[in-house]
Amino acid sequence: MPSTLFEKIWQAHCVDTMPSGSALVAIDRVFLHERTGAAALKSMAAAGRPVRDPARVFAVMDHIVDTRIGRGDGTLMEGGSAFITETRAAAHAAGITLFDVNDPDQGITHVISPELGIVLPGVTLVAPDSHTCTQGALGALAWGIGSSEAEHAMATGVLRLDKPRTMRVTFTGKLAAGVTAKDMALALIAAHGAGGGAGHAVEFAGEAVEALDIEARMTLCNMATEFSAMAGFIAPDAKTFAYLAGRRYAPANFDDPYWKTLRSDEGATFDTEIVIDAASLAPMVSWGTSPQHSMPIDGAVPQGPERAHRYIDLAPGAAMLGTPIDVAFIGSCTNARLSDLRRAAALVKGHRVADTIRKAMVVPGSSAVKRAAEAEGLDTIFTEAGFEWRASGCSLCFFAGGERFPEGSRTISSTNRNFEGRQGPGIRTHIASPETVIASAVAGVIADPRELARESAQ
Ligand SMILES: CC(C)[C@H](C(=O)O)[C@@H](O)C(=O)O
Ligand code: SF4
Repeated sequence: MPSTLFEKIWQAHCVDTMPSGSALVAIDRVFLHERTGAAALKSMAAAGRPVRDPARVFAVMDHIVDTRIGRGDGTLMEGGSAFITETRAAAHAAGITLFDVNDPDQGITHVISPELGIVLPGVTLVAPDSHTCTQGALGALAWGIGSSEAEHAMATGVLRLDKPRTMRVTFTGKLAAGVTAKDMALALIAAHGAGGGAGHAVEFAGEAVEALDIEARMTLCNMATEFSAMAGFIAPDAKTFAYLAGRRYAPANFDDPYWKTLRSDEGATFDTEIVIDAASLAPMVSWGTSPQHSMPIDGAVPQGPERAHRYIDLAPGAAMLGTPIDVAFIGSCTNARLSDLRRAAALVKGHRVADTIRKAMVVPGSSAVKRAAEAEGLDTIFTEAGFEWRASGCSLCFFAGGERFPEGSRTISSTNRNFEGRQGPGIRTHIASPETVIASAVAGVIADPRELARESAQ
């Protein structure tokens, strides 16, 4: 019987099925970060439970680290240093691999795991972090868990899990110029709701998905959790194998026929199917306080919940274009990889951030991305345009990064969440692609990246 990619990975990892229907699933890799990792490691140590196989467990400092260049263990967030020092001590005691604050391999969990070849096609990988689904872009089953589940996985090598339903989201056709993987994700969530993927393992497929490079596939899978999916993933193909070749933890070659079996068979059926015409998509921007409050950038704000309109201070029917912004941020596990920075730099070259912008910053997704960007001179392009160039970390993606702006400030942000207070008390967040962040930073108001690209081309 034809089976889906999900079913193949599940079957290969299912150790036992319990009478309740729950399964015990073998876990190949666990990734921790300082915000939630220390708690799991400390609790295991207190209970006298060792990490079963330390070679499969990795930790990194990303959430709270200071992203100003020349950092140490100090943090912009008050009291943040303890997360760093405790994670360090616990990681050393447990014998796991730690990428510390100033390690050359440091970076945001979901950026460095693919970069180092830790996540691989067909593996199961968990982390106490909801955006672990990003890593499904390599053809893995990767999902976010709670801290106590992380302890369970580290102590036993398995997790108990209810089998999710399967969904395929097919993007047909080709994206128009200026429309990106971020826009695909926001369009899906706007159309089907922030709860649309609940209870499902979601495979992204179709011509427009196959056309994405691996980093853009990560952007799409990153947002699966904003769709409430357990996981999002894409069948590995020649691009995936080429991306992973030569990475430190990856196997020497992907010629083994096994790798080629990691795709949904012709005729495999899914519990739910969604089809979206990629060619019809425009650059998207969020107008409200949930990723489902997203709209084509050149449209009018739709009618939504009263509270969202009040928080964001935009009335139904208002034009999104031209809305003044205070802060522009390019960063996060969604959109701060080298390809994101290259596209952003190409667009900003020869322009300057508007005088009315209080702060504009670019925070590379990893220290390796930072070095590679600097080798190409992207940092100079950004700083000449008026952006601050930072060290890697989560930074302004969420408030614990410690950046502070006055209440009511409006940000245009290449991140994935626009909840009330996500970037600080009273901050109004608009999520969009890096291209849209650049166009808006240059204009000082929310602006269409296609216009800036046209102007630059003239
Ligand atoms: C702090 C962490 C647990 C959290 C998550 O789970 O995703 C953070 O990364 C986020 O993006 O909100
Ligand atoms: S960059 Fe943002 S979304 Fe990603 S792990 Fe860090 S806080 Fe979470």
